[in-house]
Amino acid sequence: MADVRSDGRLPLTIVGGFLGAGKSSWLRHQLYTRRFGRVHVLVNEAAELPVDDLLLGRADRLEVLAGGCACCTGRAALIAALRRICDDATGAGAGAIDALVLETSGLADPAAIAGALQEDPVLVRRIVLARTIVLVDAGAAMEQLAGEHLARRQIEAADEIVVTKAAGTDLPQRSRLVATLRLLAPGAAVSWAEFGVEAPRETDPAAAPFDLPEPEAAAPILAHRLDAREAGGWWALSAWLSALLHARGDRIVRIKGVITTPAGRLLLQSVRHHVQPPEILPDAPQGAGDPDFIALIGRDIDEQRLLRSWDTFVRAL
Ligand SMILES: Nc1nc2c(ncn2[C@@H]2O[C@H](COP(=O)(O)OP(=O)(O)OP(=O)(O)O)[C@@H](O)[C@H]2O)c(=O)[nH]1
Repeated sequence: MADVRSDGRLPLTIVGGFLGAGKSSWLRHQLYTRRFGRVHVLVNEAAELPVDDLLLGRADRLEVLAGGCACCTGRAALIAALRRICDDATGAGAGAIDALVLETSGLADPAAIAGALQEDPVLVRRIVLARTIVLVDAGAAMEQLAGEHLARRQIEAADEIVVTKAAGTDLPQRSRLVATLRLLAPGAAVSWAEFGVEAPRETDPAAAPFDLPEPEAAAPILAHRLDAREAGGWWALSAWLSALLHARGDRIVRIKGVITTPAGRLLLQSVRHHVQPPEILPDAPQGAGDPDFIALIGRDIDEQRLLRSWDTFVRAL
């Protein structure tokens, strides 16, 4: 990592990767091990209501930029936040942090963010891009790299690639994935991790990369929000979500939500077709309001139909 003391600029690490690749899970472990020292973490989420900040317990400072991707619609908010952090780092908060980490939304192109920082006349003198670390889901990578321009651009921007979720992949699949990653990002270091912990995997260096045809033109991936205060608990909700994924699983890339249950607040998630086991979250800070919601991220989703289906479900409870 670039040294903040070398020229007075704060080192920034960008943590990127496609929706659900494992960015927050990886970063949570790095914060636990204090890899970045005293750090200010910025979390950018495509959905209006953030979830990732709930998962990142150990940052010295943490703030969320929600509802706009930092590489495009949320760019101005990112620049403003970084300028403010820099002002604080040389003012009242001098000496409080050693580094910045930006966890991008899964829809961000890290190179566009790096470009925006370079073009900003203030930030270019106060922040240095230390590394771009890109997370890749081993099971989903082939489909994503074949079908999504964005997934390729994310890899191309990486100085370091961390492959997650390798359980269930075989040697040929892993080897071809690494060959593809090396083709797209020849200079990047590639490693393997499970929930942030290094987990080296065997690969064959002679393997050929995947075919990378020109991805077909596709509708943009958008975030939709459902109010889940009346969702009737985890079991009813998971039945509705399973039915939705069964009917529209090809269009839904990611679901994240927070539901209050008698057992506590539950984080529910799906990545592609897979509904993950729910996770118990820490209690909401006092005054944070009722947090129950679901963020549904996908393409070609008819929002009116989705809301009608949701209403019907909620009214039938
Ligand atoms: N098996 C396995 N599952 C993982 C790993 N990392 C993340 N997951 C699971 O994958 C899902 C998505 O993980 P996140 O860390 O939220 O992924 P993300 O990239 O931050 O997601 P977005 O911010 O929505 O793009 C969760 O259900 C995690 O439990 C990993 O290393 N191994």
